[in-house]
Amino acid sequence: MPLPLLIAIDGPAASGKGTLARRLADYFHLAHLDTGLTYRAVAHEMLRRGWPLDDAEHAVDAAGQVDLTALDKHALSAHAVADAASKVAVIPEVRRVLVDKQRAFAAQEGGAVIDGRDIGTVVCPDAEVKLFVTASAEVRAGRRLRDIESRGGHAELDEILDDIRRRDERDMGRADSPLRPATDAHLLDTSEMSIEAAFQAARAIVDDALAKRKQA
Ligand SMILES: Nc1ncnc2c1ncn2[C@@H]1O[C@H](COP(=O)(O)OP(=O)(O)OP(=O)(O)O)[C@@H](O)[C@H]1O
Ligand SMILES: Nc1ccn([C@@H]2O[C@H](COP(=O)(O)O)[C@@H](O)[C@H]2O)c(=O)n1
Repeated sequence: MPLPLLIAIDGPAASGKGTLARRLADYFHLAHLDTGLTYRAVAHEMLRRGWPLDDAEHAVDAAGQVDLTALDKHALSAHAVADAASKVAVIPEVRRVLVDKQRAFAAQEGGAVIDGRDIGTVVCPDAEVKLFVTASAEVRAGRRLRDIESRGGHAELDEILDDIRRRDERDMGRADSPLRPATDAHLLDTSEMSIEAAFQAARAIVDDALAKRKQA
């Protein structure tokens, strides 16, 4: 029987939060939701239809159509979709529709690991464990480049770095639900950490929370 445990993970693009979320979900037998995919799904639909990314009415309609059980990570992985996602994500009405769906996922029996930009601050402010995963923009750009090259693609490091910085600015600077650590989040800077080291550090934080639960 999975533990009824809610873990919120936030952080900037390519910080490794998704990798960590998947590892934790697997280890603690929890469901996992990558909320970035929900914004990407809205952006993908807007691009497909040729609608301007600041068209709030159509964006809200597209958000209403998002089905959490049918998010196709591969189909939503394009660079242009990620950039467009950060533009539709500034529309408050879009956020409201998606946050409702994300909260319904979080409320499932057995608990969940949810990653994104506003999980610990807005979507699940009562999560038992909150992690804020960071790494320097240079390290993140290097990781993203290796990602692309491992799939046979080609990209320029400078362009990826510019893109990451632009997206960071947009995500941290928007008025509604900006990217920032919750006051009770554990900060995890993975710049100098391997994936395994980051996982072990996060696991120790969750184990600690579970031990405190037993003492209470
Ligand atoms: N600690 C780490 N050390 C080295 N590489 C890592 C580490 N964590 C993640 N990675 C790699 O960095 C890349 C980006 O990681 P991941 O997709 O988990 O980031 P993310 O924060 O979820 O990104 P996004 O916001 O774009 O969804 C992946 O190729 C992943 O394997
Ligand atoms: N909770 C979230 C999750 C994502 N976003 C926006 O979507 C963009 C794409 O997210 P990825 O995690 O897939 O890179 C991201 O840049 C954010 O603008 C969000 O606002 N809130």
